[in-house]
Amino acid sequence: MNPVHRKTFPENLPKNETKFPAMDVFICTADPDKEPPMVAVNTALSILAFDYPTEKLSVYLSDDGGSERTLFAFMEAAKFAKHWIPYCKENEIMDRSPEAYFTSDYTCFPRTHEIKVMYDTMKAKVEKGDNIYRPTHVFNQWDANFTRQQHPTIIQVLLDSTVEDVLGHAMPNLIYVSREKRKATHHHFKAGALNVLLRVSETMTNAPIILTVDCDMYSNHPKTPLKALCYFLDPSTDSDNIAYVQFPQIFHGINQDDIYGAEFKFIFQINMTGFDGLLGPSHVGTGCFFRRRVFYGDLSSPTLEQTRTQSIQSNEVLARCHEVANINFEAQTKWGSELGYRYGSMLEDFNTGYHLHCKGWRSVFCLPNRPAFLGTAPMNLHDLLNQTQRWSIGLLDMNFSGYNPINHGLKHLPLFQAMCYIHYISWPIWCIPLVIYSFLPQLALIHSLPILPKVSDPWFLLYGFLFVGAYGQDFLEFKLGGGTTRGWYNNQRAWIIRSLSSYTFAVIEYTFTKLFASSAVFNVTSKVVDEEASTRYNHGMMEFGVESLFFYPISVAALHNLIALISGVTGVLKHGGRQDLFLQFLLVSFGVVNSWPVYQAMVFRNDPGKMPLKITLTSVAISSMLYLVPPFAF
Ligand SMILES: O=c1ccn([C@@H]2O[C@H](COP(=O)(O)OP(=O)(O)O[C@H]3O[C@H](CO)[C@@H](O)[C@H](O)[C@H]3O)[C@@H](O)[C@H]2O)c(=O)[nH]1
Ligand SMILES: [Mn+2]
Repeated sequence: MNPVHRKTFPENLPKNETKFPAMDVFICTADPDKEPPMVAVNTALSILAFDYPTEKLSVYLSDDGGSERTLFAFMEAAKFAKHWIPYCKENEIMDRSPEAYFTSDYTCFPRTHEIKVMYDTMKAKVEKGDNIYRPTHVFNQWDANFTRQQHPTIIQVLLDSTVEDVLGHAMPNLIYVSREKRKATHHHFKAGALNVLLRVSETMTNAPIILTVDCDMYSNHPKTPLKALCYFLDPSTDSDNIAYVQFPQIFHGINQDDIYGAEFKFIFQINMTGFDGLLGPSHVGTGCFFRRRVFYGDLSSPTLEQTRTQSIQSNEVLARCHEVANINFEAQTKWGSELGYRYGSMLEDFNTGYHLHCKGWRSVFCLPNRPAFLGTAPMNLHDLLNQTQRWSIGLLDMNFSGYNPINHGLKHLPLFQAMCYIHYISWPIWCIPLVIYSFLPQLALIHSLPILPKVSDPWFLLYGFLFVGAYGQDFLEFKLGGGTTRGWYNNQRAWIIRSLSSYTFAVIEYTFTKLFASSAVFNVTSKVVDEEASTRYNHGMMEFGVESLFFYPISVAALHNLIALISGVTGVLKHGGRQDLFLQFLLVSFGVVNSWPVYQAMVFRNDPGKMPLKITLTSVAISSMLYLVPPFAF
């Protein structure tokens, strides 16, 4: 009801840059295969080259993959940064991720060619991942007992203020951290990684402002930190209780009209402006500037001053860092419950933002015209469904926690803000009505049984109003948010697809994990681009290809709707039109139109992305069985 659109004026910030607060940046990576080290390197470089006083900037990389390839890549990146940072600043480059820059229409400056050769050489060296380049004194930490799930802490300072770039300016800090892992101890996924970084950075640089980004979310605008400062330093508003400034997740490489609705325009952009008229936007994990002190207790906790007397390379500092990155450090502490990122939900970002709002903090949404950060979205259907299944499990975790937005939220939040959170945690539960609407009216139509009101019935008006109202509002908001009509159509279809598959499986998996006390896994989304699949994606084709469990309910529902439509039409031809079946016809036709890419993938396609034969045959069998369900089963 009160969407807020903000604008910043960084030119009004104090001219004296030495007055700016220090900034610690946290980059998370977790798997060198799904998140190629060069992706993280580009993100780090784009951030190291921020238009921000370098002596105040520190970049921490958390490597949950515990990968020597990633460390090696970052050692190379540290060397390249000495050329890249001054090059960007001197020439006022906007794309400070070298990969993004060199694949764009870049202008040539005196050193451009030289820098490009340097970048390409580094990239080739990193991607080759050859052992010969590795200095043994660092890499002997990867001994025979080292595995991703079980290894000691590794902390490596790759750049500090004693290092100079090629023009003689001080470099920002760059620190590699791979926290200790033990198989028997829960490491709390990304939340655990961020909490380790909070403590390591507190020991080393203790900057009052923290930026968190995922490894694929590179900076697309060098002045973004200044925009965030506009809110934190604004003397004209009550800026002291701003916990975080959230920038939207925006993606590069999404195909025309976004066939999977992977942009999540409502979550990341449209709804955020609505949230901003209340207490502020939810937290979406990346592209977010925090005040450090929000992680250390309540609103009244004192501002942590940055005290940096010792070199971050000193033995004392490093020893303390190892101590706080130790797996047992958090035992019997409030980390994860009252301190740092909150544990207990796979959706640590949303959950943590929610807790901060409940504590009385506010947040701000910043949507500049040129996206501040750009990342990768899942580019095939299986990955997308996997991702949204994980999110849904995270929401269910919140639903069934003692901090549920209904009982806890309504007490601690303004009514509308609580309602927004309730709206989100209900996401996975949408699978129940959606499954019913995809199967039941169809089943009834097969037997010419009316179960929805007929056109002359006053209830018909209610159904019509709800359908047109909900879809109409959705459409209007999507268009006003800058979306296309096709994009909106794909978005609503993606919602149905998710409801039938990832939400449904999330509810099932969540129930199982609770019944059998097992724990869910965090399936990291792949950031690798498969050339062939990406050509199909760019042509707007839906990618099936793999025998994913997710595809069964989708293809069964598609066939079931088609069979219902055909048998309904046959019935009309035989016995004449029936007014009381009109709504069912409408619904089923809508289902069939939405299922078009599924039929295509089953019948008309012959590329590797087509529906696997096993799934097609099984779905034909299941939908034929549904067709044969006798009417008295109702
Ligand atoms: O044990 C883990 C698992 C993941 N990650 C990192 O978490 C980030 C997000 O993982 P990704 O696979 O990209 O998940 P997405 O679903 O794309 O991410 C969204 O959803 C996540 C919550 O599920 C949030 O953490 C993210 O910020 C948000 O972008 C990545 O940088 C990973 O490296 C870790 O550091 N440790
Ligand atoms: Mn991601």
